[in-house]
Amino acid sequence: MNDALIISGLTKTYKDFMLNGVSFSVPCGSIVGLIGENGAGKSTTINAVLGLIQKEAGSICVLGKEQLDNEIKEQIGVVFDGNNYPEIFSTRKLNRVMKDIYHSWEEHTFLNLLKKFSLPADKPMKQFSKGMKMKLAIAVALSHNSKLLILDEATSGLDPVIRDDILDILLDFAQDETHSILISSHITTDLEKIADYIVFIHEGQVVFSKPKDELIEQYGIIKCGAAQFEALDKSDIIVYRKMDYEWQVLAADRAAMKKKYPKALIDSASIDEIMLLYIKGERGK
Ligand SMILES: Nc1ncnc2c1ncn2[C@@H]1O[C@H](COP(=O)(O)OP(=O)(O)OP(=O)(O)O)[C@@H](O)[C@H]1O
Repeated sequence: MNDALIISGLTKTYKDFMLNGVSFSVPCGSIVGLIGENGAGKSTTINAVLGLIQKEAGSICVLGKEQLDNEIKEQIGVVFDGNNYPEIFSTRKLNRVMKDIYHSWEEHTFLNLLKKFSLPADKPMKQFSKGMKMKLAIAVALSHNSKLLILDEATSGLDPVIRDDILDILLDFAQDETHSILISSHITTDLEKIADYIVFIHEGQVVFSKPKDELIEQYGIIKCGAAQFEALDKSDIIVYRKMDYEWQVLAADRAAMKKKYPKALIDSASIDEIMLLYIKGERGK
């Protein structure tokens, strides 16, 4: 199996929104970051993968199977923004409950993770901070023989220190070639740190699905005035945006652009900048 998740032509229609033929995959051993503005369709995609909503068309193959049977479900670790375990439960009680829910529950792993994350055994969860709750949800997701972790906006609202701890945990998990992660996030700097691939969804469609290194190391933004913009070979432009006195132009090959336009100011592009240019800019020829 080369891919932990293959989504092909996924389509779902709501009254005011259509997820339109979404296709991308999560290669085994990789971390794929799903980005896009609010309402782009990230959660709808994830919910379809998890079988929480009915798709209208397309196929979803999770860990080699199109049918989400119990064996496959056990191998998916899910972390949402607000994972809701009963607030009166302690982690000790949660451990007992999870033992009944998951055949593959690994008590030893869970207890070790609680220790690693400094989570108390006896406190009710209502006394946990948001960061503690998130770490607990990740501990649960990592304690039932998960092969694919799916995180939907799981790190939003967490401070940089806890987020960094969580990114380390995710990187550690993905070291194993049989483990893979799909993570949606608005914190693109986190994805710049850990993702191998970036999938960008805009208005229900995949704009691109690319290796992160290609975006960060090869893409470039040319910042120029009107005359310089006019002189650019339009086939070099992916998207461009006219600001007050400046044109911002996204190009796929920064090094080639530097050779072709030696006088131009060409910077590397962050994922945020690339996303903004695609959303607010106009397409090149
Ligand atoms: N059950 C539903 N009924 C009707 N419309 C829905 C439903 N669920 C989602 N939508 C709509 O589908 C669109 C995509 O929502 P979705 O939650 O997938 O976006 P998202 O990319 O995850 O956004 P965010 O970053 O804000 O979480 C939105 O316009 C939303 O209002």
